[in-house]
Amino acid sequence: MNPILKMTNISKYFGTFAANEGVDFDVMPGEIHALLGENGAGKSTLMNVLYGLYRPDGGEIWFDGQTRHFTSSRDAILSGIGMIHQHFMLVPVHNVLENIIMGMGKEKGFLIKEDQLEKEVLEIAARYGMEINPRAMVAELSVGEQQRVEIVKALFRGTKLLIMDEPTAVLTPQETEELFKTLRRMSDEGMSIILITHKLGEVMAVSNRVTVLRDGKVTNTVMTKDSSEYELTRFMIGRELSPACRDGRCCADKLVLELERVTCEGELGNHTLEDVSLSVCSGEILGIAGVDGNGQKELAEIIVGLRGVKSGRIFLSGEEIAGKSILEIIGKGVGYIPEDRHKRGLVLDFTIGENLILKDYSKKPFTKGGLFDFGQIYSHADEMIKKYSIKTSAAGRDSEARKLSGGNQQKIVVAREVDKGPKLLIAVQPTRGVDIGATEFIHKQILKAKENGTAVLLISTELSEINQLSDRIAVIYKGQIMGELAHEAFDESLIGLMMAGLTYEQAVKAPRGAGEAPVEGNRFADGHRTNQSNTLTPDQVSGDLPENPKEQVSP
Ligand SMILES: Nc1ncnc2c1ncn2[C@@H]1O[C@H](COP(=O)(O)OP(=O)(O)OP(=O)(O)O)[C@@H](O)[C@H]1O
Repeated sequence: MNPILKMTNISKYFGTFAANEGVDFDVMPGEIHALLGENGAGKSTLMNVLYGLYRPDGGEIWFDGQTRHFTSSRDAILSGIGMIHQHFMLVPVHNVLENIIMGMGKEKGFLIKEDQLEKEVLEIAARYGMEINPRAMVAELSVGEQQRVEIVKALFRGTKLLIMDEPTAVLTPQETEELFKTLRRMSDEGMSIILITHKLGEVMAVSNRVTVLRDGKVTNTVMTKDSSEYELTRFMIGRELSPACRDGRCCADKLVLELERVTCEGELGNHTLEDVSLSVCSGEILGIAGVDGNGQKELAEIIVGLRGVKSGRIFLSGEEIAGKSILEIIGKGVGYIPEDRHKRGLVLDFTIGENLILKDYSKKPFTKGGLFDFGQIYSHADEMIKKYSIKTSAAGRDSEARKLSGGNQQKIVVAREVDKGPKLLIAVQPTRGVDIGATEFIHKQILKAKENGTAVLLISTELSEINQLSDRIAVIYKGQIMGELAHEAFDESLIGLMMAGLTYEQAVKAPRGAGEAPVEGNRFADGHRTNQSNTLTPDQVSGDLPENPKEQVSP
């Protein structure tokens, strides 16, 4: 069978920007072909070229047996191409029939009676299983009904290829299901449909083939039945999607931190982190639980650039940062509360005021014309001392950091790292050695940062702290992430098993104490379940764990 549409080597530039470049795209008769891509991938541009709204800068369009050079959408419509935009093109003060026949008088003949046209319209609607009332005013119709009018209008015009731009964006799930039924019937009748969408579920549910665009170019065209949402995502964004996104807990545009299979070496050349993948979204706290010394320090250090990565990639808001210097990374909006506040967080001989500007001392307003502006430094210190309830010694803002209590030292670090509203906050043992009041205060600051949109990576050996603050919890053991669970599924003994080296799948099946049943695999509150059925013997749970914990029990 020959395609009904063949677009070859299409390019479209806006100035020097290539919205489409060398795009090949074809559609078969009776095919529902999904055009998939992230925002700005070039889907609408390609369809606007096809529909005669844009002239291509290069390439050829072949439709229904002929090479075409559409100069307007009217040209495209008369050749049998229809397009339904996200915003319908109906006139609300006219009725359905008037809207459908509008502009087609000449083609249909002026003298045809309205009754006859109404009959024709009703026949078309019935043929594709759509209910419409030709005499209803468009203004009174629901969005789903208006979309049906648009479809019938396209069919009435003799459309052979219908382009639908994000048709479900405005529909309820029930209306979406109805629409899909109609599209399937249209396809059964031999009509071709191009479905522009971002929604993978829809692609899988209704299309025969998918073409994926990325940055104006086609990355792949595949048969839907031979592909998967996972594979299409990779084609669409050029890499694997993080687990948080796969589980629908955040969308790609909220992703702040992503680690992709990161391995790093410790001082002795051993792998202190191995194959670590994780992600944190804006407004979310990912807690990393684990017994001290299992790679937590290294995890924080590779993100802020204090330690190199042996393999894998690290992204901050989509930009790769592995290999960049600490100054560059911090400058991109990363706050860092280090594990050892004396070594990395403070200069103990400096005053509170000086410690509060350690990262910004050379910038305005603290430095002007190469000289410190002490007025600004002092007023900033006074403000922070008040805002973060820092108890100074008698010297006030001029107190040396070493003369303050541990809790107040930590408040200086927290104030400096949180106050500017970082994009990402890495908090390592933020309340270690801190009294109960200061702990509560620091927790509040971390939660406030999250509420303001900061992505927080909280690394702590205190399970209660992890439980109290985190939206998701990942467990680290010997430099590997053993699994991840939602806060709603927090279970201390399950996490305890993972901290001892069991993967999540192993831990949920492990017998845990007399009379305690294994946990069913409810990893995420939204019902995401593990289907692994491996069970550990008591020996395996309490006995020595092998070197590579992930290979402990084969599924
Ligand atoms: N008229 C225009 N002038 C300048 N740039 C444009 C124009 N139309 C589109 N672009 C640019 O071309 C790129 C592709 O846009 P296009 O609308 O085709 O993407 P899309 O895949 O349809 O995105 P979305 O899913 O957000 O609708 C974008 O970067 C967009 O800003």
